[in-house]
Amino acid sequence: MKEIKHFINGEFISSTNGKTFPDINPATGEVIAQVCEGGAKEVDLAVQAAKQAFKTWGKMPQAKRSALLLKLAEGIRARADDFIQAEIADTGKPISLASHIDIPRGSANFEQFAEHFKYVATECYEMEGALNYALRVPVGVIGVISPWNFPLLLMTWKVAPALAAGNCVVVKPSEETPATASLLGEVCNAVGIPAGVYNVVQGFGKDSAGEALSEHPDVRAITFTGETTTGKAIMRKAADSLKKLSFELGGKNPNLIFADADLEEALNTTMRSSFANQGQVCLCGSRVYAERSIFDKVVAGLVKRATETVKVGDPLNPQTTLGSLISQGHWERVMSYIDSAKADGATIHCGGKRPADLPAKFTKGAFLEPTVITGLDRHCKAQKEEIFGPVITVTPFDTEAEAIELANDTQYGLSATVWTSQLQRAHTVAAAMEAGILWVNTWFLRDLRTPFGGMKNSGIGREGGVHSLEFYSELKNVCIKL
Ligand SMILES: NC(=O)C1=CN([C@@H]2O[C@H](COP(=O)(O)OP(=O)(O)OC[C@H]3O[C@@H](n4cnc5c(N)ncnc54)[C@H](O)[C@@H]3O)[C@@H](O)[C@H]2O)C=CC1
Ligand SMILES: O=C(O)/C=C/C=C(\O)C(=O)O
Repeated sequence: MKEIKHFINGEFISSTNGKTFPDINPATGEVIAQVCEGGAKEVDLAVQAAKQAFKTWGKMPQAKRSALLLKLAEGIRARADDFIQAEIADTGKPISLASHIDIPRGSANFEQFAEHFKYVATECYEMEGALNYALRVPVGVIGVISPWNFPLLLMTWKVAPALAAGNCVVVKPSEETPATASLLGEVCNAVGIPAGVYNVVQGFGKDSAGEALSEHPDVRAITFTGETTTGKAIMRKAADSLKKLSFELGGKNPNLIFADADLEEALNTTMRSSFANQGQVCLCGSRVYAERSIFDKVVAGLVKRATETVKVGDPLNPQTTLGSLISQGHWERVMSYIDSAKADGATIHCGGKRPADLPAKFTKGAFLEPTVITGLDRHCKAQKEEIFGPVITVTPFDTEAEAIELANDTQYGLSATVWTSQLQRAHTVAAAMEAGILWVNTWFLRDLRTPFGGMKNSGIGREGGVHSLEFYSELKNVCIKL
């Protein structure tokens, strides 16, 4: 059986205690690899390797560092098929998504930050008798704790700017999706990234590698994407060594559809914003609000598309649009929200169950039909908590003010989508949303230079473009008396 090891100081190594855990393909239930389970010891080895590598990587001229990272982007592209297959086997996501979003974004992240950081200036102030200028320096060793929903995409979204800014990293990928972080180690070696610049420790979170990384005194910053409660746990562990923190956490994002919107366009995109990646996207618009005059049309349009156009099944079939959820355990968690909605008197218009007609190979897979729910008030569990599955609630509203009020009635503040053809309304409603990322008449349209992150319980800080540079570097002001 294949073994997935840690990648430390340019070498693939096992855990000193020999412990491993199984890597399961959630679409078939098969064990596809054994993963080395790291802890404090492996984290310390990786941090020491990163500290050593930082002495030269951190001082390398930006142009040289960027050139190496562009090679890394090319290296991902050259092995795109290996990355795609590994991501699908770990997550159960459809090949259409892995090959168009996940893996291309892995290389795009390196290209973006390698290029962008070459052109960012620092400030300079002349005063009477003195000159001030700022120098930008890397932070040091960065801990990257990443989730399972877009394993390579979200990990490289952090690793790329961290390395481009001159830091060295220790990555703790999700225990559900260890493969592509490990593959990236192979590519680093192949393209000549110096040993110790990129390190990976496999393992779990609490009482394991994730916690050890969060509290390691030589790790200067932690960047994390995942659940809000995990963010709080990391923050507590990071407090003693006063680490910089960047958190992108959960969401319960509103999707407002006004009667003046282009309904066809709104419905087609709402299918993506509801069910892309099996609804396991922190940006999914899981709370749909439709103006009352079009409410029935919106529900009928979504149900029609969910039952007639979504193809649930084999992740490797290019026609498949909905693959497996990340695990059987997560399937049960998502189902518990559907059960709670039923108990709260909801109408389940479609979905809410495992598809009946899956090929034998997938009968143990964590598949769930796209699910459309109505009839819940704002206080119900399924309307308040992040479900992170192919499940949406649809609720009517009467006025713009009510739509804004409902949209903002949440502990989260990650993203929001507004569908309207009125320019003024688009601006007014976007400005009123308590969210870090706003889309008007679109969804998940990404420009990697823009600020990305959430308000309220959806995160701390922003990454993307120059905002990533702010997090992954320190500024030193030099004042020279003339
Ligand atoms: N982008 C997002 O907003 C995401 C949100 N989620 C939410 O989180 C739920 C659970 O998914 P998980 O992957 O289990 O998320 P999680 O937040 O538990 O795990 C994310 C990462 O944090 C690590 N981790 C967990 N506990 C830790 C601790 N105490 N200290 C340090 N590291 C720790 C995990 O090993 C993993 O690498 C999902 O159902 C969803 O609601 C999950 C993935 C992404
Ligand atoms: O486009 C990105 O950078 C991120 C996309 C998705 C997430 O952040 C997420 O689902 O966590």
